[in-house]
Order: sequence, then structure tokens, then C-alpha cells
Amino acid sequence: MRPRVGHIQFLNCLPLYYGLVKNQQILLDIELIKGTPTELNRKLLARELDISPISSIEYAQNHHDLLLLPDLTVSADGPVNSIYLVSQVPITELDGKRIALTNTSATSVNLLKIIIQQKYNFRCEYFVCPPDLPSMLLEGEAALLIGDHALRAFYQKPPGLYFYDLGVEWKEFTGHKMVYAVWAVRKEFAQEKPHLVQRVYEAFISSMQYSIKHLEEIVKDAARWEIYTPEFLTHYFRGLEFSFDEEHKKGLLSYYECLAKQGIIKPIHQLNFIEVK
Ligand SMILES: C=C(O[C@@H]1C=C(C(=O)O)C=C[C@H]1O)C(=O)O
Repeated sequence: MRPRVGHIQFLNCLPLYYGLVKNQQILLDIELIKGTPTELNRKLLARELDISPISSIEYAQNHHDLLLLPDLTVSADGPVNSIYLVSQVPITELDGKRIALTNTSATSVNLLKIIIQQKYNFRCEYFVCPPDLPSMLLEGEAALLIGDHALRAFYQKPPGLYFYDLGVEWKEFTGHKMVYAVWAVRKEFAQEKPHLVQRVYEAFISSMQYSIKHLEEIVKDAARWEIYTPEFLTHYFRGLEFSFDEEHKKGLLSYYECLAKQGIIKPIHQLNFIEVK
């Protein structure tokens, strides 16, 4: 059976997908399954996927069953430009209010809870719903959107709303980079088929390297189908980081520490990676 590999169906992962498409052979040798982060999180744990990008919190919650792929994340150093708390009042007036959370996210909904409680010292009430801004704001004072839903909302900026980039809030609060997604493989699969994991890993790494060199080409292709200007897309992609270096590790462990402090996860101090050649 070909390895079943997840793909986040947001523009933020287009640079990683783009290079795979250029490498036609790998697309014949894997089954690529698209979904939102929460769909992919669920599928990897349900053994419906073998390797996938998942929400970074999901690794912390299931690290006994998973291994990380080195050198790959979806991260940002400050502004991420596609994770917004959209509010009808300034953020400083949100204490005690209801906040709608998109059902597509796991990392960012918990990042928001950290920001609200540990940075602002507020208590809010949260409810989860599909990412539709008008209906979210009917019931909530503010709404959290991620990925393409957040990008679109920001681009079309309805009047009278305040937009808070969670990457900026996190950077102000901790001084760290923020890691939103990591690539993980089920431990069992990695033990049984290390050569396949190596192959998929190499394909993603060369895809990432291709994309960094050919950003203009990706923007041009994407702009044909999207509402955004090429300048907007270039700025968006340039703000994203796909690597996993020491600074990303520090940022990720600091996020895990904040989550544990708030009782959302059990403490985790170590990241376990597959061995690659
Ligand atoms: C940068 C983003 O990061 C995403 C946010 C995720 C989450 O909140 O669980 C998961 C995967 C990432 O692709 C985004 O969606 O805009």
C-alpha cells in the first residue's frame, strides 16, 4: 500500500505542495489526502493517514504514538497574517465575553486561550463552530479564524472590526517564534517502513527548497485562482517559515509550557524525531 500522506488545504501549505507537483514521481507513489488541520489531526491518530502535517498541540497530546519529521513546520516569527482574532470591540474589552472558535484549528484555539488568560489576565467563554465570520459574530463578541478563512476576512476587512494577529500577540508575550504545524508520522509506521518515511521526508524537503527559490512562480500560479493580488500573496508567503531550527524548538517548547501551565496538556519537555539519513 502506498503511504497515506496528509496535506493542509490552506494557501499556507501551497509552497510545500507546489514542489511535490513538480516532482511527478512522488505524487504517483503516495496517496495525498487533503483536509483542514483538525481533519488531518483526527485521521493520523485514527490510522487513516501514515504521515501528515498536524496542529503542533496534537503532537504534545499524542507524543507516545508519534515521531516528528525534522526540518519541517508551519511557523512564523511574529505576524503570521492568517490567524486572527476578529473582534467587535478592542481586545482589552473582551474580559468575560464570549468568543467563537473555528472548528478547523487546534493549535490556534489554545494559543488564543493562553493569550487571553496569561497575557491579558482575562476569563472568557468559548464555543466552537464552523468558520463563518457573520454567524460567529452573531453569538460571540469576537471570533477566531485561521488559514484561508482568516486571510479572506482580513483581505475584505469588514468595517468596524478589530483584527489581532495571534503571531504578533505571541511574539509580544514571549519573544518567541510560534510553531503552528509540525509533520508527524505514526511510530508504528516509522518502525515498519523507515525507507518510505525517508522518501516522503526528502520529497517535502526538496519541495520546500524549490518553493523558497521559486516563490514568484508560485505566487503567479496561485493569483490566477485567488482574489488576492500577487503583492499580497508574496507578502503572505514571505512571512511564513517552513523550517524547524533551534529557535522554532524553543518557541514550540515555550508554547507547550504555557499550555501545561493552564492545564490544557500534561508537561512535555522533549521532542522526538525520526532518524534521517
Ligand atoms: C499558519 C496557519 O497555521 C495553521 C494552524 C493550525 C492550527 O491552529 O491548528 C494548524 C496548522 C497550520 O497550518 C494558518 O492556518 O493560517
